[in-house]
Order: sequence, then C-alpha cells, then structure tokens
Amino acid sequence: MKDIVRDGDPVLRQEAADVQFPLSAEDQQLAKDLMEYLVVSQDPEQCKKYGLRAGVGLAAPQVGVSKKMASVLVPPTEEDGESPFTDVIINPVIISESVQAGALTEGEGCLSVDKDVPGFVPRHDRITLRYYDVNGEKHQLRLKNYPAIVCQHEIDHLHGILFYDHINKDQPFTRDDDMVMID
Ligand SMILES: O=C(O)C[C@@H](Cc1ccccc1)[C@H](O)SCc1ccccc1
Ligand code: NI
Repeated sequence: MKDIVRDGDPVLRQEAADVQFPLSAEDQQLAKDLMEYLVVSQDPEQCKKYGLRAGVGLAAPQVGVSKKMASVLVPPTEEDGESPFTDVIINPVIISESVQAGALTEGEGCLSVDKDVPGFVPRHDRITLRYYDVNGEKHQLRLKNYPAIVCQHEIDHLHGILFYDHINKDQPFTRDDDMVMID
C-alpha cells in the first residue's frame, strides 16, 4: 500500500485526470489498493497491526496518483448490517444535488490532514452520483446523508478540494436553519 500524502503536497490541490477504459493493469491494481486500505483500516486488529488511520473513503490523489478514482466503504449501520455504499468510483460526477445542505455534527477529518480543523462542513444532503466501476459499467444512484457526505468528500479530492475549504472561517459552526445535521 502506497503511503498517504499529506496536505502541502501539490498533488492534493490538482484537478485529477480522467481514467481511461479498459483499465490498465496499473489502474486495476490502484483500485484494489484503494479498497484494500479501507477494508484493512476498518478491521480494528489489522488497523492497529499496520498503524493505520481508519477510513471510509480514499482518493487516488491521496496516494500520490492524480487520477479520478476513489474507494468508498461506508460501514454497515446497526439496523441492517450491510454497507449502504461500497465501490471504487471512477470518473465520478454529481449530476444533481439537493439545495438542502447536510453536514456531520462532528465535523470532518481527512487521512491527508493531520491537524484537527473544527467546524461544520456544509455539503449537499442528497446527491445523484454517476460513476464507472472497475469493469467500465456505468452506475447512477441517489445517495443521502452519510454516504452522500463521504462521496462528496472523496470527489472533492479529485478536484483538489480539501474539507476545511468549506468551513466558514469566521464562524466555523455556523449553520443555516434547514441544514440536516448528520450523526
Ligand atoms: O481522507 C479521506 O478522504 C478519508 C476520510 C473520509 C471522510 C472524512 C470525513 C467525512 C467523510 C469522509 C476518512 O474516512 S476520515 C476518518 C474517518 C474514519 C471513519 C469514519 C469517519 C471518518
Ligand atoms: Ni480526505
């Protein structure tokens, strides 16, 4: 697994390149690596063993590869026990989004940002996401709340945007009345 690059590395501020299909062997391996990191990091034993920070998403630029590819592994919720969204999203585009904002009550962190940056990160509470999977199959689906937040965080990485860019500098915990607060 490649090292995760940290804030300050120019690759995190670039517009990543579209991925070409069929995937090269290198891009197939990259997709595997990006997903493997999440799977291992969400296993407490392996996470500790390899000294990883747990992650629910990882974008290629975060491992130094400026390509439009990111893995997303939203942990299962207590209720239904299965992950609400798991895939490697390639050349993702948000084709529609709710006017209504959503933000994590706890704020956000990032595997590429070691410092804590407190504050609400206003995003869209609901999105329609279009992306291609590793087999070149096109997907289009609606996501809301936490899965939508994770995908927006990862897609931001592909456009050189970091979560704290969205935090209100003067009033970090400002929120508009109808913003959905997500736990
Ligand atoms: O740096 C990344 O892209 C991975 C982030 C993704 C993320 C952070 C905040 C909000 C949405 C997505 C890491 O997953 S941050 C660590 C983490 C781990 C488990 C649950 C939530 C956040
Ligand atoms: Ni991040």
